[in-house]
Amino acid sequence: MSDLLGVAVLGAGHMGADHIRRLDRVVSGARVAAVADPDAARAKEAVAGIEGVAVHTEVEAALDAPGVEAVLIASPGPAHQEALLAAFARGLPVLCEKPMVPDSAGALRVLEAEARLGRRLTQIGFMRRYDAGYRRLKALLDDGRLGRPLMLHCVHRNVSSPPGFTSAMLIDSSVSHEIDAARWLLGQELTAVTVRRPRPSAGAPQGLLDPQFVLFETDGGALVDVEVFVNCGFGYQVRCEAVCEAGSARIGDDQGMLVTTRGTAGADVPQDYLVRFVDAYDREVQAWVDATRRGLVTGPTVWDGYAASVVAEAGIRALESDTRVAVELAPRPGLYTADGH
Ligand SMILES: NC(=O)c1ccc[n+]([C@@H]2O[C@H](COP(=O)([O-])OP(=O)(O)OC[C@H]3O[C@@H](n4cnc5c(N)ncnc54)[C@H](O)[C@@H]3O)[C@@H](O)[C@H]2O)c1
Ligand SMILES: O[C@H]1[C@H](O)[C@@H](O)[C@H](O)[C@@H](O)[C@H]1O
Repeated sequence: MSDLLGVAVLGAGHMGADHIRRLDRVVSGARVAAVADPDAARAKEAVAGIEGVAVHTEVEAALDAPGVEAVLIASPGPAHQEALLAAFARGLPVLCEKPMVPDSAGALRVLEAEARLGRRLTQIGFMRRYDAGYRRLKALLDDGRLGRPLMLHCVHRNVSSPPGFTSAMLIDSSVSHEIDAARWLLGQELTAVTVRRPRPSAGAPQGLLDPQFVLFETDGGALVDVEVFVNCGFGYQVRCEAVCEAGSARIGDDQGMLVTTRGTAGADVPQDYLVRFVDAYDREVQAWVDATRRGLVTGPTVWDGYAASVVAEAGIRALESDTRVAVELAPRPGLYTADGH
């Protein structure tokens, strides 16, 4: 391996361009070696000022570009399956943005493909596991001081949804974060989903069922509720409160600096995830680079990505049928039993 890990970034949109900046200027030990995006102008803009980057419109050409030793997938969810399988075929380590693969059949194909390789190559981009608040909550729940967790109350609000965002994507794109966070925080699998919703907000695009209230049951007897509201208009807010037998703990209320002037007191509210989770993304990508350079794979696994896809798909069926839908996971391959949670 060369001094700096050569990374091919697939997709140079909002997230891809931010990861390109991060690889170039924030994390140590890596460099952007190639970029693939069917929108060549967007890719060129994302790498402007960075030397030695091969820009391609085809994924395979970027993966085969000189100096590419690892892949960061930041294309839209439906393109991830093909990209993951192409990376596996080349034995390249991967950081794949969430959702790993939105549909469960495709997610199972990826799970089976990596299990067939017999070694893990992939970290899934569930960056909340790298957020300071979530890590403190996880440590507190794990040390047992608060007793058995009974409920998680979660809030996930975006200022506005991007064009083309569907009612199903509130679950498989947005709530996928809470699905992973709940599995990780509790160390439990989610077993059933119910979705209720109020009359859609007047601020939501025509036809979008926004907000939604999603309720998960777990195999440890806990309940997890998520208010997801992706066109709230007023701020990017992500909160999680754990209610346990001997206490509760809540994260996501940090206000930063409180400014009082002329009879009012207030603080800035982040307007998007790139601001709210900047430290988490930085730590996530640094952890991936560090592990990859040592020949290791750490963090959320393909099993976690697969489980999130199955749970989200059950949630979409629950939304569409207005019924409680059970989650059916395939058997967990041995490759993922050691440190899946
Ligand atoms: N972790 C997070 O908090 C977070 C935040 C935002 C987005 N995401 C995820 O990142 C991914 C990208 O989202 P985004 O908001 O950047 O989308 P985007 O639409 O802004 O950008 C996607 C880019 O991928 C390109 N593209 C399309 N098909 C491609 C293909 N087959 N190969 C390579 N590039 C292709 C598009 O031209 C576009 O430039 C999604 O999986 C999304 O869920 C994660
Ligand atoms: O793709 C984005 C991203 O995952 C954000 O973290 C989330 O807040 C949005 O709701 C989702 O659409």
